[in-house]
Amino acid sequence: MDKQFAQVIVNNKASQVDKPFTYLIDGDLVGVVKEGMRVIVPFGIGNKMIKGIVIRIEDFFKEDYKLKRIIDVLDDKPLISKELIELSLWISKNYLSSYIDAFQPVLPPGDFKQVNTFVELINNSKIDIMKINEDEKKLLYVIENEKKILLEDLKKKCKIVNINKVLNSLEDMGIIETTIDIKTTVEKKYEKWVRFLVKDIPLIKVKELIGSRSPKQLEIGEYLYNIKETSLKSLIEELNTTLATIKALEKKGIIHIFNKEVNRDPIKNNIEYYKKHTLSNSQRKVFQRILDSINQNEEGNKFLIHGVTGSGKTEIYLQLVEEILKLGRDSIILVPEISLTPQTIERFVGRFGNKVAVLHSKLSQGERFDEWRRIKEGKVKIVVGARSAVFAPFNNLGLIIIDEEHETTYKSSQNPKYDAIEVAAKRCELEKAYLVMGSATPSIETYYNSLMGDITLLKLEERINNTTLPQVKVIDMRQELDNGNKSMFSKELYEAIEKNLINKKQIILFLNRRGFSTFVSCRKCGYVVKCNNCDISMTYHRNTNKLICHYCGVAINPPTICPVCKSNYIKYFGVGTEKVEEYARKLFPQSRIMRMDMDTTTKKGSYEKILDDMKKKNIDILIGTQMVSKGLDFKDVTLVGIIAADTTLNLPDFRSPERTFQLVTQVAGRAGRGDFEGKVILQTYSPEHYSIQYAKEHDYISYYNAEIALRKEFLYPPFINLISILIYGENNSKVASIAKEVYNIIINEIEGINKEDLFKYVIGPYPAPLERIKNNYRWQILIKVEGQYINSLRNIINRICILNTYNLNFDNIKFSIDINPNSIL
Ligand SMILES: Nc1ncnc2c1ncn2[C@@H]1O[C@H](COP(=O)(O)OP(=O)(O)OP(=O)(O)O)[C@@H](O)[C@H]1O
Ligand SMILES: [Zn+2]
Ligand SMILES: [Zn+2]
Repeated sequence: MDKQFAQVIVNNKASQVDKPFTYLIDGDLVGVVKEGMRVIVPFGIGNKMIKGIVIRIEDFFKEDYKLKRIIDVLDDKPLISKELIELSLWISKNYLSSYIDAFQPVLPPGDFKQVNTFVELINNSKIDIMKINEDEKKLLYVIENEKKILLEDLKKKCKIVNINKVLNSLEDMGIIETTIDIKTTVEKKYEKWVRFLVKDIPLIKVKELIGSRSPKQLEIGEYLYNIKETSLKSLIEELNTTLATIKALEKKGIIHIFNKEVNRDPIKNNIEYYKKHTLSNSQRKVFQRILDSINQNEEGNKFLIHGVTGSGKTEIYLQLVEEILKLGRDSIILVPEISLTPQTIERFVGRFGNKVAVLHSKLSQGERFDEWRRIKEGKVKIVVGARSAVFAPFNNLGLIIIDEEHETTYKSSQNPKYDAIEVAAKRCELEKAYLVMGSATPSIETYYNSLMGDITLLKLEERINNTTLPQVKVIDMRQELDNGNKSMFSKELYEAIEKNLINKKQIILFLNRRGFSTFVSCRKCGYVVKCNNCDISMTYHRNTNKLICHYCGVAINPPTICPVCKSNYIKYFGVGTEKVEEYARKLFPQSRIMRMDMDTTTKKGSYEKILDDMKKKNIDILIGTQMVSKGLDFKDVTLVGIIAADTTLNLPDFRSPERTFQLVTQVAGRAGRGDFEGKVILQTYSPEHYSIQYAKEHDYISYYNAEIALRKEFLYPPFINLISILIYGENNSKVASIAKEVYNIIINEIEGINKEDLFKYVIGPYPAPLERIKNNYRWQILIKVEGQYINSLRNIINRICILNTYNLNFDNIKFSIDINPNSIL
């Protein structure tokens, strides 16, 4: 073949260029340019040279005489696998995101323009002068001088016609190696290593060189003779020797101390082995069912483990990963970001050691890249990470596990606005891998799908060792007020805390709101202090003495005089975790109290420190937000207090009962995980609400039945797909009029809905519940669409909002399109 055609996504953010462009591949590049490689192409009227990524290669193209040609290729091997290209294309179609956004998660961390390919000489002893040709000699000459050289520079220096073929053959001979690296501001990390220097002589000769009077040196010499090189630190530790002895040996010219670049390994290497548990009977049943499916090659199968809190789901995950490893395949374990605790990491790293990479948001770009490269190069077989770890660049994926499947953080609220659960299912389908999800409180959608038969439902109904689920006592706070108790702790909670403190047991107090007071208002005229950018009341934080907007982060000094009526009756209302902490300290001055929320865990390591103190029983009462609600496994926690279950219940969002049920069940699940029975005290102003009543009884099924009936009646997922179109900008009337125009086009074009039902399916446009955020006015249109019409609706929205086929005036107007969003606020 003398030419081919490549579809290239160019790295240019303007929306008019958001499509793949076709380029001609000819000359030497035929057969060399492959899907997933970066190329240099001329672009635009001025034919500026820019980088792009090849997503497809075809042998035919109708009008090839018009095409521009690919100038050069930057990689030696594809950066992105075919499956991940497919996955990204699916994301761009499914979530209506631009191509560039859709490819972002599968590209190497950092800007893909910064990634460089290097060619390095690794073993010149393999050069056989008789076997290599002129071009290879020419190339080796350059590399020998440079040791490690940028592929682009190498090309300029050698000017060999078919340089890629030459590189391939030298790499096959084991003489050179190509690697990728990023330009980064992060310092490279070096470690002192020791290498055996003398080549091709028998051990006896080495011993002669060292001399029999230095037995320690002999020992080191023999050791290094066998393993060739090791780090200085481990050599000193292994052989119980000193730097002086090693230096002495270096003087004799037998070994050599050098600086070796090491991966910035974010996992601490002092993690203890995490012992394998023998599965309990119910664990075994679940495990065996999935294993059977794997053994019978029922590829692409999906499972949901519905297991009560503390039922030992993690041990099942670990043993499944082990089975997949035996098959030589890779595993991804997704956990919510806040569950990426040392406890979770210790279990996976403690069992599988350096085969595991951990991906979390606190990694620096350099660390992230190192992990990406270790995965890509096959040095890692297991990835544990938050949402975006679903894109880990494995080449032989066998299993994806999604723990706490119901967590909202699996849905991205930034572009591309993907749902990691759907992406995982799609990826498993593409790579013939298995999907295992687990939760004590499965999301309504996933549970529904499992009842419909799309997902195999497996149950774990008991806790490990048959410890019982904690008893939940619901306290009606209105009653409490009637009885004259105005404090934030009910009598029952106060007494229970006291009793647990006497018994030297640990206590967790949960409130889903941080800060001290949740709003500040004037008692005389009713004025409430709101954020100037967001129209949302500001939260008082006592430790900084500031009012902070939780949406945009603006902080101001609290007023002492009402800006409206000039009175000084300024009062602080509402309770946040900071206030709970202060109050608890007042009531229980002898006890050791710690608060864990976003405000107390910003410093690196502070989070780990709190959990460690909790483990060592240096904390009696742990107060916190969502952070204390999941994943934690402390055996001595016997009391959990939920200060106000109403904080999630009263949000104007159809998912708020579901969130409440999940949160209450998860927090309650932290109690009584050891040998002692646990108790939960749940305070609320709506004790009769079904989500609270069923959470009290640990009755997921009844809760599900109640919820699914409501979803069906009021047309919510899983019965329809909910599409939110948010239109925003600084000029409110302009935003409103564009919203109206968009709405009109949609109701004209939408299919499958009777005219008289339209109002039920296309809702709006109306100002969003959070009307103004960061100085932008927000209008919303909500569309409910049944499965079979979703593609046609995607096309309509794409034409209106992205391609602007209807020529609307979008100056200073932005859109956010979210398919099945987490929240409609
Ligand atoms: N077969 C077993 N034998 C003994 N102990 C076990 C076994 N399996 C798990 N465990 C232990 O039981 C405890 C609970 O397990 P795990 O944390 O995995 O539960 P979980 O189902 O993930 O709970 P949650 O949903 O509340 O996070 C852990 O301390 C774990 O080490
Ligand atoms: Zn006032
Ligand atoms: Zn704000």
